[in-house]
Amino acid sequence: MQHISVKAFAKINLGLLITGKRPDGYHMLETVFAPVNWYDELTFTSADELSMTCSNLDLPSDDNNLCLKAASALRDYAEMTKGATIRLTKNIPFGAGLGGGSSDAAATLRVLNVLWGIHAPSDDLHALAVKLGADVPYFLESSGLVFASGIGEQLQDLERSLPFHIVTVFPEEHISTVWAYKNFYPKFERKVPDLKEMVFELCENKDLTVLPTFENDFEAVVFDYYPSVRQAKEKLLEEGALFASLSGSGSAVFGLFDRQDAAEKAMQAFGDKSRASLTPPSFKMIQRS
Ligand SMILES: C[C@@](CO)(OP(=O)(O)O)[C@H](O)COP(=O)(O)OP(=O)(O)OC[C@H]1O[C@@H](n2ccc(N)nc2=O)[C@H](O)[C@@H]1O
Ligand SMILES: Nc1ncnc2c1ncn2[C@@H]1O[C@H](COP(=O)(O)OP(=O)(O)O)[C@@H](O)[C@H]1O
Repeated sequence: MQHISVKAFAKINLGLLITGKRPDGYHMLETVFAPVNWYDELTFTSADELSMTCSNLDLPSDDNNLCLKAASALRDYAEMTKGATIRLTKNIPFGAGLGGGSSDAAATLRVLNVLWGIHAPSDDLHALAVKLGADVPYFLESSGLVFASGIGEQLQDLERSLPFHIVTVFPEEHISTVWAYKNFYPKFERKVPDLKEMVFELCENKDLTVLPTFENDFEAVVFDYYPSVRQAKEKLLEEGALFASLSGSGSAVFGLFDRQDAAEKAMQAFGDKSRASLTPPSFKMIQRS
């Protein structure tokens, strides 16, 4: 009985600029994905049927779970009906803007593609990933700092890594991505800064003056409706973060620190460890099946 265990890491968005809306309702955006040291754990075991368990009972363990959606999409693609038992230990908060569900879906595609002996080419897996979620291709194909455009599926590896300690905090608010895209305040006329260039200046020259460029277009509406999220960002700055921002559509916020002791002190200021994570400089998603 084959058995594969992997980690599915979370991401933050360093800058998130929404530049337009497509006829199908999806929004065009420019963003930089960065992996953080917060991960779900998944175990896949060959079986006759396809099923899963999830440690977080607030999440579905049926076809509404992105793991089973990914597994079913792969079975349909390969026109086969092999089974597997998927065990998900959920550590990444959901509705947090951390991409946890998308990361789980990507891990499922990657592992079952091997476990079931399908060996689908990467372009085909990419097409399946995009249908599962705009963020899924990032987790499937990348391990580090990536510029994303389109709806978030067009990826360019920036071949750089952040020289900062990252403190990521979940302020106990579940925010729906759909709600955020429906209610954000559009700034489509804005001159869009070159996030790739800003990342180069930040990582290569440690030019901190570029940090205000990394705006998140969801922040204004999220802070209006969820004051606790604004307060979490302010607290990170009070604790000495060089920069702090909402991640994705929220509610998680992250702060960049140049010193480990300041980052660890900031972690402690947020109390309960299970709702915060510390990522070292130059972090990459290393777990690959
Ligand atoms: C906002 C971002 C930023 O990285 O991440 P999260 O905050 O969810 O982590 C992403 O754009 C979320 O990607 P993902 O969570 O995969 O979204 P999907 O499941 O594909 O889409 C959920 C819904 O969000 C809206 N959506 C999503 C992506 C996009 N570029 N434009 C959109 O308008 C659509 O209404 C869609 O039906
Ligand atoms: N395995 C999963 N992990 C997290 N969320 C899941 C999963 N399967 C389905 N979902 C649903 O997908 C939604 C988005 O999850 P997630 O990708 O974690 O969003 P976000 O990046 O906004 O936190 C959740 O609100 C949840 O209802």
